[in-house]
Amino acid sequence: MSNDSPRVGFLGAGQMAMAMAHGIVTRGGVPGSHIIAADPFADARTRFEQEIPGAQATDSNQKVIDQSDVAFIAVKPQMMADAAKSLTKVPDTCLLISIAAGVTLKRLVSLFSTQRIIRVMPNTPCLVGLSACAFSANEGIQQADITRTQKLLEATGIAIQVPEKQLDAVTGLSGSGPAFVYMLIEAMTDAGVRQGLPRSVALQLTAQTVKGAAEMVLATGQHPAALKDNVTSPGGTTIAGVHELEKKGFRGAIIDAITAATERSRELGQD
Ligand SMILES: NC(=O)C1=CN([C@@H]2O[C@H](COP(=O)(O)OP(=O)(O)OC[C@H]3O[C@@H](n4cnc5c(N)ncnc54)[C@H](O)[C@@H]3O)[C@@H](O)[C@H]2O)C=CC1
Ligand SMILES: O=C(O)[C@@H]1CCC=N1
Repeated sequence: MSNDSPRVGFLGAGQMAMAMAHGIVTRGGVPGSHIIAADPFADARTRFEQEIPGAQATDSNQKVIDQSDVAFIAVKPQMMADAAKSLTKVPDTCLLISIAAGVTLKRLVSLFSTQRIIRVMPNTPCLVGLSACAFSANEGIQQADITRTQKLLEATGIAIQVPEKQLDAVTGLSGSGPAFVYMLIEAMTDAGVRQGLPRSVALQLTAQTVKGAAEMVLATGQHPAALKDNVTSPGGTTIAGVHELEKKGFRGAIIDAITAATERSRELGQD
């Protein structure tokens, strides 16, 4: 690991900060000693230091900003104004990256009084190196900052640059999406148990099926409908299940869920 790697800070040492720091250390070539996080809660600080060996945790947001080349803002959207107020000044040497749902670049610039800001929407699979991140850069930001952000995010999974107006939809789709997939996994597992499978067997088969199906989409580039058709034999088992899902409005329910999550992200941006 190189000592030239950036010093990476986190305002908020909660679930997402820990998951991203874990990826950045284990896959991004940043040593634990280059990571610092601030949190008002002692328990959160202790957990962060335990999970990220070599990292430092403090109760001072300003210390994090002063010591970091890049600082992730990883507080809840409702705590954003408090976090900003706790800072005297964001030095020009620090690139800020917000991961908060809904909080716009315009609001971030006004709260933190710096133009050097990037807004990201990650998701929790960053803990296992499989996050789906999208990000938007503030106007006028240097290409070097975009490249550095992309590299740090890619240590946690994939990272796609999008226009900011698309970030609420990203939040509804891939930010919240893992929760919807976990619900599907839970329901499929319950169905297996209902049909007599031991729960551990049903859960392993379900999770591997979801992982395998996702990998088929990514690896083959085939349309999901074509992949579905390949599973669906004439007069067979799959079409019987597909018919039930269509009758119960499966696709409509998923579209409504992601629409509601997107709209909530837009609302959070107006607080
Ligand atoms: N949980 C998820 O799946 C995702 C969350 N996000 C975003 O990530 C952000 C963090 O979410 P989580 O990690 O789930 O929340 P969390 O509640 O686990 O972590 C937030 C941490 O911020 C600390 N905090 C509160 N006020 C603070 C302040 N003034 N200064 C410094 N730290 C402060 C809290 O003590 C807490 O430890 C949110 O803005 C959320 O919208 C983004 C993508 C996915
Ligand atoms: O539920 C939330 O507000 C956060 C943002 C995306 C996923 N979790």
